[in-house]
Amino acid sequence: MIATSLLSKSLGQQAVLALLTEVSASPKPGLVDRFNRGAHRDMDFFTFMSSAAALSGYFEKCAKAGGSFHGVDLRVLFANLRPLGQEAEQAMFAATGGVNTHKGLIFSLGIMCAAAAYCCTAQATPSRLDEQVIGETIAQMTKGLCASELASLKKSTGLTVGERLYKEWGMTGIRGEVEAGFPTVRAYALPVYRELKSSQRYHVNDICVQTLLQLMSVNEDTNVVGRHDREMLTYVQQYAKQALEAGGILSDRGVAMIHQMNDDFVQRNVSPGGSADLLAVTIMLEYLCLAPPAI
Ligand SMILES: CC(C)(COP(=O)(O)OP(=O)(O)OC[C@H]1O[C@@H](n2cnc3c(N)ncnc32)[C@H](O[C@H]2O[C@H](COP(=O)(O)OP(=O)(O)OP(=O)(O)O)[C@@H](O)[C@H]2O)[C@@H]1O)[C@@H](O)C(=O)NCCC(=O)NCCS
Ligand SMILES: Nc1ncnc2[nH]cnc12
Repeated sequence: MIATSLLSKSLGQQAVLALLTEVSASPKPGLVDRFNRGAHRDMDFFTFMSSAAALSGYFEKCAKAGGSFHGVDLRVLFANLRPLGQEAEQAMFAATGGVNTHKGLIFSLGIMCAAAAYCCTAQATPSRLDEQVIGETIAQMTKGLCASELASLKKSTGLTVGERLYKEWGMTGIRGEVEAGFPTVRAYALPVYRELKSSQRYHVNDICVQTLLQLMSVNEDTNVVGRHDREMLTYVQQYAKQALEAGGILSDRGVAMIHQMNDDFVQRNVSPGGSADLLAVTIMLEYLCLAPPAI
């Protein structure tokens, strides 16, 4: 069994690589990429570089927390991560001059690093690390999160986007996704990512963009609804489906459509930031399943 400090370092590095790979994948409609800043006025590719660098120590800390957890109730492990997450949010804002680049991923990938480290070192070590084991661990860590943070919400002012959208539409956003063990990633994104990768025909950039389109076609992205409404979410999902039907990044027509979609999203101020986050989660999960640090 691998030493906890080596394991944490390796998981932390992979989490940062997942962040960097996600933002580098291009073209991404409405999102920051190597070509442009999408529907964002306050950040660009280099803002994401600064943010990723500032977060490297945080992911390692989350992995350490997971690897050294010996309790029975995994919700305690999640509770231990929250102050680390708040500290990381401050580090992100300091590095980006107050811009929210990675708030969603501080949450999602922080939890995943802790869960993976826990699975690698827990007494009941599974014989192999797969998306089901990691998903179930995450679900146990965050059990009751939607009830405790959304359903029982009393305040009606000073709400975060996620809280407001739960009140208005019953959307559970990223909290619902983690509490169910990342079903959108496991059921929709991973199969596409894996199929394209195993064919050995496509560059990692194209695999990521195609996986993003798949995510955009199904994800209940509170980032889209937060700026607009549920009709806009349906619009984004349909547009992504059409781009996939045209072949996505794997065909000339699909590529032209992705560029059109970007122009359209910039004009309409649409950013599928939640799907971008889930792409990074997919990249991380695939790494964990393919090349687990040690088990
Ligand atoms: C629990 C928190 C995540 C609280 O979050 P909040 O109540 O704010 O909830 P949401 O808004 O629902 O989600 C937060 C971010 O999660 C991403 N996200 C949204 N929907 C999904 C989804 N369906 N699947 C996956 N991920 C999702 C999304 O992150 C992306 O958007 C961010 C940019 O957002 P923002 O700047 O607000 O939006 P803009 O429109 O760009 O703003 P303007 O330019 O218009 O001003 C970016 O980060 C993307 O990554 C959501 O933003 C959590 O924050 C929390 O509790 N924090 C405390 C510390 C903590 O516990 N950390 C975790 C430790 S494990
Ligand atoms: N590439 C990206 N552009 C905009 N928001 C994001 N949130 C996470 N990744 C993003």
